[in-house]
Amino acid sequence: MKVAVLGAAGGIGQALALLLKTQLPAGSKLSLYDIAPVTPGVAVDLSHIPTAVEVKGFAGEDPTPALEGADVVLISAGVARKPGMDRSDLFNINAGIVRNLVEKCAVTCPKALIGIITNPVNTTVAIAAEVLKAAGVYDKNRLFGVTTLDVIRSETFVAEAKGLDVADVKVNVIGGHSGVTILPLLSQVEGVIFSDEEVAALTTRIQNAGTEVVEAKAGGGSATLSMGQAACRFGLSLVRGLQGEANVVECAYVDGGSEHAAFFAQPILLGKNGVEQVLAYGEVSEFEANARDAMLDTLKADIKLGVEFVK
Ligand SMILES: NC(=O)c1ccc[n+]([C@@H]2O[C@H](COP(=O)([O-])OP(=O)(O)OC[C@H]3O[C@@H](n4cnc5c(N)ncnc54)[C@H](O)[C@@H]3O)[C@@H](O)[C@H]2O)c1
Ligand SMILES: O=C(O)C[C@H](O)C(=O)O
Repeated sequence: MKVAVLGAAGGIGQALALLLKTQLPAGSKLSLYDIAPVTPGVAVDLSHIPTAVEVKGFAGEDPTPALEGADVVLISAGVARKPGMDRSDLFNINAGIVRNLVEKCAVTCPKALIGIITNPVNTTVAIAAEVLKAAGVYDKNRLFGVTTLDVIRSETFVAEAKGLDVADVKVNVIGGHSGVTILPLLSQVEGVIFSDEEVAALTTRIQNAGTEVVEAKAGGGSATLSMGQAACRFGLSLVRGLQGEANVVECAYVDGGSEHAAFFAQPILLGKNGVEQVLAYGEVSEFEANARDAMLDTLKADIKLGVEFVK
């Protein structure tokens, strides 16, 4: 199994690469690419960790050598937010970066599963889909917006609020990955009862958690370590699905035939071809149904921006 990380010298990329080096199955290959000249050095550094995962690093303008034979490509290349910015403010720079990288994936590893981390995810995934369609290699089951950070935040905050072991807390997060489009389904958390006030406060905290980190880092970037962990969890789940493991389920932002929008985050069953099945997200409370319906104009506008960028 070969996993490529594009943007591998960045805050997320280095954390993710470290976690993958230590957690990918024995015999895997880890391929690191970034425009930053330090990238081969990041790979040399990681290669001294005693695991049976081979690491190679590539820098420069062309990601092709890193993509050859890749089964999974995780893309975190691009710029991150500073205080006062919205994720959509990253569009002008990141849209072109994602387009160019996915164009290379379309040529070099058209069957790879591609996970997009680069913001604004609601839009960059739509860009990636249009690029793959234009190249004639689009398979909706192989493209994912990585929303796992919203899931791990929700699980952490719920466990903290209710004094639970976080290993026992599971939360589905639906919609997209920005502001009101992030909707944790707190009504479904087993064995927990929330007051209306708790639901409102926790939902707002989860929706603003990215901003919480951006402000705490005070101009030094956005979430990198928690995102590295989230992307590692998602990447390993993609690998487990590809290897034929049963019952691998994650929430992700996919083109899954949702009645709500062309791309929608919800639980998916992963398998040997990527998305095996898009799962129903189940019953929601009145609060959640209203929040879901209220997000749709924003989500659809984010998606339209991505489609129009490529067309
Ligand atoms: N999906 C999520 O939940 C989530 C969470 C956190 C951050 N993000 C996003 O991830 C992205 C990266 O964040 P970060 O903190 O790692 O940023 P960073 O600035 O630390 O790293 C970005 C890396 O991308 C590289 N890069 C830039 N252009 C490139 C190109 N054309 N090809 C290859 N590499 C290129 C840079 O050299 C840099 O090393 C941002 O857009 C951020 O908003 C998403
Ligand atoms: O908030 C950001 O800009 C980064 C990321 O999307 C996050 O949720 O932490």
